[in-house]
Amino acid sequence: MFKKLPGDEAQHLVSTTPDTAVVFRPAVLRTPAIVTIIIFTWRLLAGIVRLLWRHPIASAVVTVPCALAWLHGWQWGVALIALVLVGLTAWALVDRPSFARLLGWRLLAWWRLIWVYRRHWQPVMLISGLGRTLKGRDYVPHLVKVTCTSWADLVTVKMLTGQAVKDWSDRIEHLAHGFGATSCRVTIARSGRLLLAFPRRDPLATPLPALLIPAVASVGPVEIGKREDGSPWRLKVHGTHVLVAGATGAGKGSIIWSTIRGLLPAVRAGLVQIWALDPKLMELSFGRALFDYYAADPAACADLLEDAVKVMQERAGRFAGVQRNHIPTVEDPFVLVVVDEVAFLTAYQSDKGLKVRISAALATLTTQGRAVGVGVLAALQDPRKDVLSIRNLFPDKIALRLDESEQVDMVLGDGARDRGALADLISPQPDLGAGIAYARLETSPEPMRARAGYVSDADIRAMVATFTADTLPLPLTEEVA
Ligand SMILES: Nc1ncnc2c1ncn2[C@@H]1O[C@H](COP(=O)(O)OP(=O)(O)OP(=O)(O)O)[C@@H](O)[C@H]1O
Repeated sequence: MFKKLPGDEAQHLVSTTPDTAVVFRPAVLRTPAIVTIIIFTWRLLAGIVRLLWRHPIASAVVTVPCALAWLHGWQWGVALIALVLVGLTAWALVDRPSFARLLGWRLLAWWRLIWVYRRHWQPVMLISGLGRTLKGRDYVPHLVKVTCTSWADLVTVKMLTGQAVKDWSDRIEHLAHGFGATSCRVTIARSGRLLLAFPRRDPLATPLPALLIPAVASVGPVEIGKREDGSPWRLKVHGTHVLVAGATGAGKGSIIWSTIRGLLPAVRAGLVQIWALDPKLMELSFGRALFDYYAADPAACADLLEDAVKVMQERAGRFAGVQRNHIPTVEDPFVLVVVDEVAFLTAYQSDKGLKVRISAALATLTTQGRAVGVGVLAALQDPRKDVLSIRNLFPDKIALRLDESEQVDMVLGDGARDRGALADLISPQPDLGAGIAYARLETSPEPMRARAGYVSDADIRAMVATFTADTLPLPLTEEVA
């Protein structure tokens, strides 16, 4: 401040070329020392007040032991710290969930904010291209806050003015590796703000056994597995159509069988009928006795689908002008048409006549069936458009492990992979990756990661034995598992 600024040297510059740019000397204002002292004191006080206001607990943690040590001797300060540490350890040992909820995750979030995100923020933003250096000044997006859950860090970010969500979703790999995570998912928090999820560990890394058959007959949503955040994965089947795509061995069977398993009490109560199409003659034949209608060869599959269309049209005629939504009853149960490997019936079908009949029936069911209680749950391996031209007619889509990154958007819709649905990176090892899926539901554009429970052959056998032993419908509240 009291030093002569380098700008003063401008007066000594001598130029011999006539077109030299004009050199301006910045004006130097000599500030009285008292003004500088007042400004610095004001900034210090404002900083202390802001610190106390924003971080009262952290401030107390430092100031209280220091004050105690100052007033009564250092032994008192150390004793207080030891007492608090012992108390916190006891709390964590006795009631871990409440400790984690109220303190543990906050402490971890604070540590991760300082050690991981703030420390690497500027380089990661600039190198990934999300920040800019203009005229020697760095403009980087604002790191608003970090919160921790049991499996991920959730980082709230204020985008730079003029940035788009796509700028961020195009750089999820830079962000993930820059902050030491395996992946990053981008969601919109509100206008101009994003929520970035960086998983710290994979809560879906261990296979999930088949879930208990529900005690109560319900048409759904059916609990079929676990979501990444630990909450149950409930799949809606009534009032929608679901497409499940996955490479061979990705675990399509676990989604189909978990859904059937969850619906069994409702099947026994007469509220649901399952019509199964099994062109591969492998997956569904095992539990044939559970289905109201079963077809395997293509001609029988075409008949089944056309019968489902007839049910749909008959109901549409009856419901017209009376009710707009279907309520499952014993007279008008929800009909779930389950198709394993739908491409066998469409793209790979050599009989042109059958192919046309099947495609027409599937298109009719998926466009008009849901309002009258006919739903389709279809699985397929190859999601290319020419393999299943009607894939956009399924409101809800699930992508298990896929072979190529382009297939992710084919199944889940445009931009799903950029938002973090990395279905092509799911492990091909069955114990690590089978049954793991990204689901994109009609109600939410954000892909959700989850793992379906694995329904083994023994489980299917037990389901068949239990549900075929007694043909009487179960009362709605009877315990069956
Ligand atoms: N949810 C799951 N959790 C753990 N392992 C699973 C799960 N689902 C399937 N697996 C394992 O992966 C193997 C293949 O599963 P599945 O047959 O269901 O795959 P798929 O996608 O139907 O394959 P395909 O198209 O060849 O029939 C199973 O034998 C099992 O070992």
